[in-house]
Amino acid sequence: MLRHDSRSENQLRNVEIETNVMKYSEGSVLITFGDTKVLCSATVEERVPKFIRGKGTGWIAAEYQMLPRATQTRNMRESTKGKVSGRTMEIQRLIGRSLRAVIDLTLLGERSIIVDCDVLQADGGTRTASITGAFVAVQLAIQELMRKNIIKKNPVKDYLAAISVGILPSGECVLDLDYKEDVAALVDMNLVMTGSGRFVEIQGTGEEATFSGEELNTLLFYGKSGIETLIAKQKEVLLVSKRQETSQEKKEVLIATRNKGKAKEFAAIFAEKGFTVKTLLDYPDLPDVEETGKTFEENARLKAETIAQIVQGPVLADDSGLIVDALLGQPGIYSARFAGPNKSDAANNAKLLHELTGIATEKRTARYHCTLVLAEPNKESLVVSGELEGTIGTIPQGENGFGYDSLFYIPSEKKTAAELSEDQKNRISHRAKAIEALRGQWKS
Ligand SMILES: O=c1nc[nH]c2c1ncn2[C@H]1C[C@H](O)[C@@H](COP(=O)(O)OP(=O)(O)OP(=O)(O)O)O1
Ligand SMILES: [Mg+2]
Repeated sequence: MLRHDSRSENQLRNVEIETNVMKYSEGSVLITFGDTKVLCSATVEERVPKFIRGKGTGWIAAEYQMLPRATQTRNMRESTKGKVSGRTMEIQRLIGRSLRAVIDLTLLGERSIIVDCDVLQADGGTRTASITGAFVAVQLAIQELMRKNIIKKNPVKDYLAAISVGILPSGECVLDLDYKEDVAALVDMNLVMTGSGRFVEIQGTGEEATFSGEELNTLLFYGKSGIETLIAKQKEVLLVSKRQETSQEKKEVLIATRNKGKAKEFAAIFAEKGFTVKTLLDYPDLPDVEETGKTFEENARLKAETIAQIVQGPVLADDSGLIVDALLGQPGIYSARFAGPNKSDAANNAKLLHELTGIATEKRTARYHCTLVLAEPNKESLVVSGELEGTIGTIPQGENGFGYDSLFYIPSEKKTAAELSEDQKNRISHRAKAIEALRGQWKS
């Protein structure tokens, strides 16, 4: 076994970031890396240190401290000793410097954010955990300032996280050393990096040992991948905490779609019911969910349940498509990817016309299908669907709508879906019918 806790060489410890854990701080975070636990609290003060006063720019500083029993034996508090150690001083300056690298101090205005990083339990990597947690605490404090309209523009230029890497006595390069590994390590390195993959600081030392350029590259590579994971985690928790605040204030539904046409229809239909609609287009940090299901329901479930689990709130997803009888139900769940993975309405329509070449009008019957899944964490999902009957035309007609609308002729309206006004389509569409079915079941 390579590592005493059976991690692989490039595996982080279990990382948790709990937000808003303190009542009075503008932003607070409890960050955990295995047995290392750091409490980070960000305070906003309407003043700046003397040396920048009157310049209109802000300041960010950090303090770092270990609780007496953060370690195996009790360490006297530095306040009792009456002296801040060199190590503490160095670490708190590193934290402050790192945060200032990604925050535009002029946009902060003449105010300070002070981050207190208190190590509750130390099992290696406390300074890097402090930086990773402090960044989230500062972001939360800034979100608060923006919500209160105290600052207009977000001063956060990039994400920021830190991690340790090192070389074990076995010669193996590893990511995220715990204390046991750290004391034995031949080489010990702390990396601070941004979301765009740039370095803020590299602290690397051979402990009575040396390391090669090749080993350095491996360490940087492991560190970079660890930091990417940490930043994805930061994005996730920040998004959840932001959504919890906004959804408390407003009636808002999150729809797990990136399709602009759908988004517009949902917004119009839900507006009548007093809801605002947000989609994945509003949250670019949320992942793309692969549609690996074999039915509309499976795909809609995948989209809704994956995103609901991440945002820890209710999420609606739509999986829809065109079912053409002469094509034995195709394109069906593959409607968006009918002409290939690069999703283009024009290419899909061209392919549909091509496949139907020579098929007589009365044999060109089709229907739009929509399955909606409403998912909430730890609840059974609601599943509803709706359909709209039509036939496939031979030339595109109409400018409205999206997808296959200009080829989808609706006999009852004597128009294609693209010739209907937005309102008309939203009254009769498969999507509208599904939403109507949902309404009866959805208590909110
Ligand atoms: O009212 C409609 N009018 C025209 N075309 C429509 C409609 N409703 C679905 N369709 C077509 C478009 C797309 O080719 C496929 C949906 O595929 P589907 O995977 O559900 O959506 P998508 O990938 O575009 O967005 P997302 O998965 O992010 O919701 O069916
Ligand atoms: Mg899709």
